[in-house]
Formats: sequence, C-alpha cells, structure tokens
Amino acid sequence: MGTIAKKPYIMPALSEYAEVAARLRVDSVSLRYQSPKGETFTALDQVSFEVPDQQFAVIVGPSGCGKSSLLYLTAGLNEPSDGAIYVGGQKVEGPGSDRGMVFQGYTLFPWLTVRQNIEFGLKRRGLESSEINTIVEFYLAEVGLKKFSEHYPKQLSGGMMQRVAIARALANDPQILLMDEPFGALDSQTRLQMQQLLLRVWGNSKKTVVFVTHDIDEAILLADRIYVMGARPGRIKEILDVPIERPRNLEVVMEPEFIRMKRQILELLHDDLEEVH
Ligand SMILES: Nc1ncnc2c1ncn2[C@@H]1O[C@H](COP(=O)(O)OP(=O)(O)OP(=O)(O)O)[C@@H](O)[C@H]1O
Repeated sequence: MGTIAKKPYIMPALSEYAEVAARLRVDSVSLRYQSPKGETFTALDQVSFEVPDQQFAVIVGPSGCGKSSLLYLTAGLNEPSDGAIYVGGQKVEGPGSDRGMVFQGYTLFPWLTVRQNIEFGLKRRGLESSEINTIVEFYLAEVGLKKFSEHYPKQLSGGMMQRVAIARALANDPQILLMDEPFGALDSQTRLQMQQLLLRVWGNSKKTVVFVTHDIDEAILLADRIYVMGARPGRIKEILDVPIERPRNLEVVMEPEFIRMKRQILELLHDDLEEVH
C-alpha cells in the first residue's frame, strides 16, 4: 500500500495509429459491375492498402485492372460493393473538397478564364476576396501561368491546361490529390516537363498524391511507393518502395536502381499477362 501508481500511458490501438498516419486507407474494397445481361463482373477484389501522409503513391497495372475505378471510389464518385475507403480517418461517402482531382480529359470550365478556374472552389467555400487573390497568385506562379491568367482554356496547350488543373486542385488545399493519367494525352516532351513541374510543386506543397499511370518510367520517377496491380480480378500484387533519392531529374532513368525497379515491375506485369492467356 502507500504509493499511488501513476496512471499508465495507454498506447492507442494499432488501427488508430494506422488511421492517423495513413492519409488514405483502402480497406477490403471490392467493386462489382452488373452487365446488362445480369452477369456480375468483379472489377476490384478485396483491395487493401494505405498511403502515408505526404507520400507520392503511384498505381500501375495492366489495362482494365481497376486503377481508375479505385480513384473514382476514392473521389466518392462511385461506391464500393464491399469495404470502405478512409481519407484522413473519415469514411468516404461522396465527393468532397478534401480530395482534389486531376484527370486525363481536360476538365476545366471552358467559359472561365485561367484565374476564374483556379478561384472557382475558393469562391464556393466563401473565402474573402483578398485571401482568394493571394492563393490564386501563389498557384499561378507555382505552375508558371501568371502571364496567362486571363486566357480561356481554348487558348491554352494541353500541358498548360493540366497545369491549370493542378493549380485549381491544390488551391483548394485538399488532403489528397488524385491524378488519373493526367499526362496521358500530352506529347512526350511536354510530359517530361510536366513530370518535373509536378515534382517541384509537390515538393513545395507536400500533399499526399495518388497517381495512376501506364508508364513505368513515370511511376519510378515520381513515386515514393509503387502499388502494382493485377487484373481479373483487380487486386494489389505488390507494393514497392522507390529507394531513389530526391530531387530526381531525367537522368535518373540511367541509374542502376531505376533499371532494376523497371525490370521488376515489367516482370510483375508480364506475369499478369501470362496468367490471363
Ligand atoms: N460502369 C462500368 N460498367 C461495367 N464495367 C465497368 C464499368 N467501368 C469499368 N468497368 C470495367 O471494370 C474494369 C476496370 O476498369 P478501370 O477503368 O477501372 O480499369 P483501368 O485499370 O483504369 O483501365 P485503363 O488502364 O485501361 O484505363 C474494366 O474491365 C472495365 O471494363
């Protein structure tokens, strides 16, 4: 008797840690589509993974493995048949401004100028006009479009439009940026420039990014971690950390580690193709 025991520090359960540390948590997500004939097609089967805060996650996989479906579910544009997705610990139950989206098709409002496109979400959120101005000026400079602020989308190149889309998404200060083949429609030169721009902007904003691509070079150049998917049904086959130092420039493709990873990913994708045939 006598000494009063100090109240012990109780460690949060592991799952609580996971929710705090993981900006995105995909928990046993399955997605089934119904064909017009009533047949069920499993697009995603029990997919589970986490993306830690501030990480650049890249999803690669063969065509039809469910990469876009996964992003749409995370965006809240579709609902999983089973399982759940959490962003910042909150279950996704519909679209929300906590998730910024940049997709391949140019999704700018054609009737609004570059400036108006970027400020659109900020106005809707009711921010003061001086604050809106500061944010818009910052992101115009970030993506190098200050001189084009009064242009309309049809006056811009594809790369410039995607720069506006990135600025617009980041201006809303989302928890996570979802990017579905954002550079897929660009010529190879512009694509390389956009990759460097994105790395610079991401380095400054340190947002969590989930980026879908077919391009293995692009995946290794950008990612902290690569999620390799397999098809039929869509699932995560392998999660690979990219142990290449940042900042990364185009020369990185010559590094032995880059070549080793590229070979590893190609083998994983090749296995998947063989499983189908
Ligand atoms: N609305 C839908 N109804 C039925 N099936 C669908 C629907 N949307 C997608 N699918 C199917 O689900 C699977 C996954 O599609 P998804 O577009 O997510 O794949 P993906 O990996 O992004 O493909 P890609 O790389 O070719 O864009 C495909 O087989 C596709 O045909």
